[in-house]
Amino acid sequence: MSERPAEPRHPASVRLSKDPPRRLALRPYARAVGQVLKVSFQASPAAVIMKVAGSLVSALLPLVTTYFASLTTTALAAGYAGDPDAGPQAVLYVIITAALGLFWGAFSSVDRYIQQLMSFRVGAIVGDQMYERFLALEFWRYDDKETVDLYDRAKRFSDSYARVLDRIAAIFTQLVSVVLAVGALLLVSWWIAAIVLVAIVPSVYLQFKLSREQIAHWNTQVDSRRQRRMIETNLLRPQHIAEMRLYGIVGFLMELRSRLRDADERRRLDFQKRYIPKQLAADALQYGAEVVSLIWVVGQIIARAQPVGQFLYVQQIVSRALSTANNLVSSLSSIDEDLANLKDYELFMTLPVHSGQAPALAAAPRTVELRDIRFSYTGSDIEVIKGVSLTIGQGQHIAIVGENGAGKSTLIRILAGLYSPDSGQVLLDGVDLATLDVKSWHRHLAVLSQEFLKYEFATAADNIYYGDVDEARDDARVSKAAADAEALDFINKLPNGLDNHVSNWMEDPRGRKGSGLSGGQWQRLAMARNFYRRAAFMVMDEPTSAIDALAEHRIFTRLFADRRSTIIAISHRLATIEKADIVYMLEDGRIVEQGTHKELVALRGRYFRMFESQLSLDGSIQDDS
Ligand SMILES: Nc1ncnc2c1ncn2[C@@H]1O[C@H](COP(=O)(O)OP(=O)(O)OP(=O)(O)O)[C@@H](O)[C@H]1O
Repeated sequence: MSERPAEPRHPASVRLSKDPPRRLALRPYARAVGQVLKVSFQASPAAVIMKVAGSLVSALLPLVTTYFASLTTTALAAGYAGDPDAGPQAVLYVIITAALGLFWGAFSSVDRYIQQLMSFRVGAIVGDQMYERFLALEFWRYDDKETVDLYDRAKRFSDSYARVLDRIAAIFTQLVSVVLAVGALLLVSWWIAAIVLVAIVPSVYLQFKLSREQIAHWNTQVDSRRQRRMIETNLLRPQHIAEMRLYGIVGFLMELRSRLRDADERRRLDFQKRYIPKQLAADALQYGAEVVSLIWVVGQIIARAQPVGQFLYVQQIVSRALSTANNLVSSLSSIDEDLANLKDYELFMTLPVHSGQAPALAAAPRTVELRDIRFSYTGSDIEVIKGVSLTIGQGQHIAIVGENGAGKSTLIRILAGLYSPDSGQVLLDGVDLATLDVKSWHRHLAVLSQEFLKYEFATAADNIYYGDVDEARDDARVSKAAADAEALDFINKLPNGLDNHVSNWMEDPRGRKGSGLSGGQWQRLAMARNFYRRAAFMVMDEPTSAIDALAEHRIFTRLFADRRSTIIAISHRLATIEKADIVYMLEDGRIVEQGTHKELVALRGRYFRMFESQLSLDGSIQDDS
């Protein structure tokens, strides 16, 4: 399995249009509904069948109940007028109506349970698929704004997948209800059915337009909403409060957040306001249709052309037809958006991941060569790496130095196969990494990056063990790695030692609270994890930036004395750099100097100038310990 894209970084087949069409035509709409039903059926066939049956029952039952209620009214009127048979008939209809109610109550309980079951199963399946796809994407996509926007929309769909099914069921129920109601009115009078239909149309049209605008609005506000979310995340993280207070920026951020929120809301409310008069006109038309129908049926009853119960029947069915049609439109509108997101979900799920075809590395390579590497980040014209070549032999210890932004971390990511170079090659024993399964390369790599992970949910021991989870945890190895990273001392001082949780938000099953760690302690723990991995190639990107100089000195003296591992260290500290066999000085994406520390100092070039302040007059490192 390879993470590397075999094709260009923006393959046309998956290129994401900047402004994808958000409207679904009828055929894709039907296909989308079919897709939701298919996934749901796979998750639980019985539940889908029950859902369809439930929808039919939900549509039919109110009409049947209304029918019996109108019969009851007619029978009551007849009984009131002196018909002796009418009384028992009315009682029978009341009993039937009550039985229908009982059946409906029982059915609703079962339906609710099925809904929950379905939500759980479908939600779990779709959510898991989404995670797997997101985590397996080609690495450059995590820098790509279009991919991240697409992910946001797809995620909204996957989060609501179960709800979409409910909505489809509701739409089905409402559709059947409207058809049945209009059919029931046809039995009374064709023109009553006709005016009800005519009254429904404008309202349906308006609701659709409104929902289209809502979707369009949502999509134009993605950036401002993301900005707001980021601000809110900053504001609500307890770890960030101290810095925010000290900088006095809380009020400023709150204000920025309010401005973004208010602008967003104002635009939404504005177009909703524009719809109010039109909506009122559509509502008036509906009420007009209802009144005309009722006046007509009153006339018919007075003229004795229709039974008394017909009033209840017409009144109930007309108002039901109108309200269900309105509900149907709002359900269609909301699902319209969900199904538009389904398109994004499907597009997201087709983004390429590992090829799975490439051959694996048989063993750790003896040499790694970067040959004339050029690279620019996705969406940027600036070349960050400009023709870098270097070779690293087994057991060699190299250092990469350079100013901030010189391209050091980028180079490491290319070496690790996370990014593909635009041109040039990463050769492992002469074989191009692009043709290999990159996962098999990762097995021989231990990369400690600047943005290392803090597994705050886990214990100290597990934080170290997560360096190599292919085998069961080896506690002796954990302790050794912790000792090599100079982490064992502080871990032993924690109340529960290696089994202590390393966040004060966590508690173990016996109720013992975890302990928060300092920045340097976290970094030592991350380094221990890196050591635990026991990889042939160790890459350390500023591994000791938060570690005190003495500890750093001891760690690196030990590390560099061991020739079993190849070490690539990025550092700004001379104490680390001077131990390397060879130092590469990177400037603006190019290697500008290379050699041992001594050679580079003697050169009195860029390297010397960069570290001048850390060097004593004779070129040795000033003792800052
Ligand atoms: N994800 C990214 N997308 C676009 N540009 C990036 C990205 N990451 C880094 N860059 C740019 O690439 C250049 C090199 O960055 P890189 O992180 O490799 O530098 P560095 O030498 O490791 O710096 P530092 O010493 O600060 O860690 C910088 O100009 C940076 O702005």
